[in-house]
Amino acid sequence: MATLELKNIVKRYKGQAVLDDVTLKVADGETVVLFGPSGAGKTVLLRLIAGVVDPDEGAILIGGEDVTDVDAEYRGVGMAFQNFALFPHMSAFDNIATPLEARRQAPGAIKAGVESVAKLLKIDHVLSHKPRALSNGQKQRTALGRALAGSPPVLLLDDPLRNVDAKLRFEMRLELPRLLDTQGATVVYVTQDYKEAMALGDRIAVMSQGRIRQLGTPEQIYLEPATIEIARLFGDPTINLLDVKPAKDGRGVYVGLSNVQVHLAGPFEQAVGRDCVIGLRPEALSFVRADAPAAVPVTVEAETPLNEKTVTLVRTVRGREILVSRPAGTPGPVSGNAHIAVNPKSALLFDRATGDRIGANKVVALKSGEAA
Ligand SMILES: Nc1ncnc2c1ncn2[C@@H]1O[C@H](COP(=O)(O)OP(=O)(O)OP(=O)(O)O)[C@@H](O)[C@H]1O
Repeated sequence: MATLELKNIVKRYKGQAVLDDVTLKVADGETVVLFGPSGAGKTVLLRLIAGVVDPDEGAILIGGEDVTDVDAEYRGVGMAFQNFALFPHMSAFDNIATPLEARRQAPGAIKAGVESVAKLLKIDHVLSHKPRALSNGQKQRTALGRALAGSPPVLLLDDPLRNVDAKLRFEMRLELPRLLDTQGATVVYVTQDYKEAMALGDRIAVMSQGRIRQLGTPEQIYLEPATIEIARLFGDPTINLLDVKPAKDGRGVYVGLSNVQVHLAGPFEQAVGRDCVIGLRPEALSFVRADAPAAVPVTVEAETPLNEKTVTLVRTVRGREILVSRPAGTPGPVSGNAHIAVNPKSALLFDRATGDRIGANKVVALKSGEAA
């Protein structure tokens, strides 16, 4: 087991910074997910930690030791990358066994080690196959198995479920955290799937354009996104975002929805009179009776099931579209006129010009991704 520390990492290609002052501390045994759009710099960061790419500036420490200039094979880092990198002439079994053989383990221990990871990854039936006879998903799981079998102190996983079909992906999302926990490894895991990020990460580092934009637990990122961009990346259906100009009366700060004054609970004083965007998660809205306090009149446009939820598209009096979700099977309006209420504690306000969340706590909105 080992801690991992990245200090002010800069990486440039052709003079262009693809990693721009990235600082991150991963605790011993912790899983940090790097999440963000394509081109954000996630893979380059992983390759830097692995030692296959050198940074232009900054330092990498593993277990407190500076390994910036240490060769990849001496860093104690195991990795599974998107492009599989399996040995083509070797069976899946032999591929997974390579780290165990390198450590000259007894044949019995190698067999037991390979079979236990293979069983978990559901590739135990194809262990005798060469990579060319494996599906992409099986190849990817073989590469993952090889990384896991070596029980390295630091494990780097680059989107290991990308080619895995939806059903297996769902199962693995549930099983992988347990497996990573039992391994005790310090894990950096790259994904573009927010559900995977939330299921697997002790913390999530949200990256874009070479920087860590927010670092926090899945709950912090979901409930207190630092920017509009991050709020949009998490959640299905996505968050409702509406232009508002908050005002204030004796009861506090409010916004107008369908000409109803909806009071918000939050540190929103500085938003008064400013051009803002209100962020309302579909599950923070509910259907209520017309005489409920601050009931917002809407017209129901359409309703659709989504996994375990029912999602309703409604339109405000001024024609703005809003998605409301509720647990599947619970009653709700099907068509016509209805009223919705906003959970005042769940409303998020963003500055429209900068996209930054108003009242954002510095712990979750650190510019360089320094652990708080
Ligand atoms: N060897 C290289 N030479 C030049 N540019 C590179 C090289 N490797 C990566 N880049 C650039 O660095 C940026 C970050 O790429 P990276 O692969 O890390 O993104 P990513 O976040 O992992 O995206 P994805 O999720 O699609 O894999 C991209 O703009 C990419 O074009």
